[in-house]
Amino acid sequence: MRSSAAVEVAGLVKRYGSRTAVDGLDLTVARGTVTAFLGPNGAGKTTTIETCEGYRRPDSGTVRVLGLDPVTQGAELRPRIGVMLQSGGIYPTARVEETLRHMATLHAHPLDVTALIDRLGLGGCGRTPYRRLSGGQQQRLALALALVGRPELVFLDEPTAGLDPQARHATWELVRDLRADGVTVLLTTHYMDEAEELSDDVAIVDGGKVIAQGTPEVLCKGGAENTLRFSGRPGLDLTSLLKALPAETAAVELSPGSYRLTGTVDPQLLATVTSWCAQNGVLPDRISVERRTLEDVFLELTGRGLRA
Ligand SMILES: Nc1ncnc2c1ncn2[C@@H]1O[C@H](COP(=O)(O)OP(=O)(O)OP(=O)(O)O)[C@@H](O)[C@H]1O
Repeated sequence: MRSSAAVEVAGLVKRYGSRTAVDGLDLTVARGTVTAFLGPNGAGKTTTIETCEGYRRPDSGTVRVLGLDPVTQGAELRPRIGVMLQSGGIYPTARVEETLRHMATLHAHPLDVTALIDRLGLGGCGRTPYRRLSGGQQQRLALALALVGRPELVFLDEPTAGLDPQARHATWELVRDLRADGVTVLLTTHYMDEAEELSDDVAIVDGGKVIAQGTPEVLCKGGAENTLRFSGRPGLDLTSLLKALPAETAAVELSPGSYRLTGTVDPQLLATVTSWCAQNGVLPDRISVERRTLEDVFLELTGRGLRA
């Protein structure tokens, strides 16, 4: 039976000597979706991805990629996946176009190499050796190598790290096109806006475990309070305002004339606040509604301390 998931990881454990890098991790990636794998430095993302790619053998747990075991069925799996590593894997003296053409020969139905080079903005450096490329160009070549074989599933490890804004947006476009073509994408990133922008699903990993998974919308909403801020004259009677609002709403004057309400901020609450202001002769010079971002959620779940 064809598994509906592109990646299924259950109870994965991976140790390096006495250090447990992945500690009972569960992850499911649905076919045809873009999933962002987020976590602080050292959380175990790369180790998990490399295990899915067949580069590392699990100490325990199961990993299935496109229904296959990456260790024992690697030969069958490899032509069907694309892999973009964080670094390495490319000969320093090999030229851009020859590297890509060589990779293309390893696949049955590769993409058109010239078109791919143009698409990734590498047209001007087809004959440049890898080691002479800028960091951003090296990243784009690594991405091209992951895609040239028309994979069903691609693993992108920090695909836009160090890219300039133009190259970053071009990469985002490419990821969207992959999804439109039904390709499954599992990417790691430290850019929360990238995860929010691109992904159908987000998995947050910390200490070698997935500690939250869901769509960006659901993760940002989950039990969350929203915030409404407004500025008006100092010393407003917040007790009177709160009487007009749902019971769970909280209000505080952060500094003279600067107010913050937290609770379920919906259109009704906004209307009630503005109508209370009208009744009390208050003209707010600023009123804004803030929702939690993925970065807020990420920091709430993983803390603000630096990782070793
Ligand atoms: N080859 C290795 N030998 C020993 N320890 C390793 C090795 N690779 C990773 N580790 C350790 O395993 C843990 C998980 O590392 P991993 O690279 O999987 O994390 P990551 O989430 O990808 O981090 P980053 O965001 O910094 O890339 C870290 O503590 C790291 O130091």
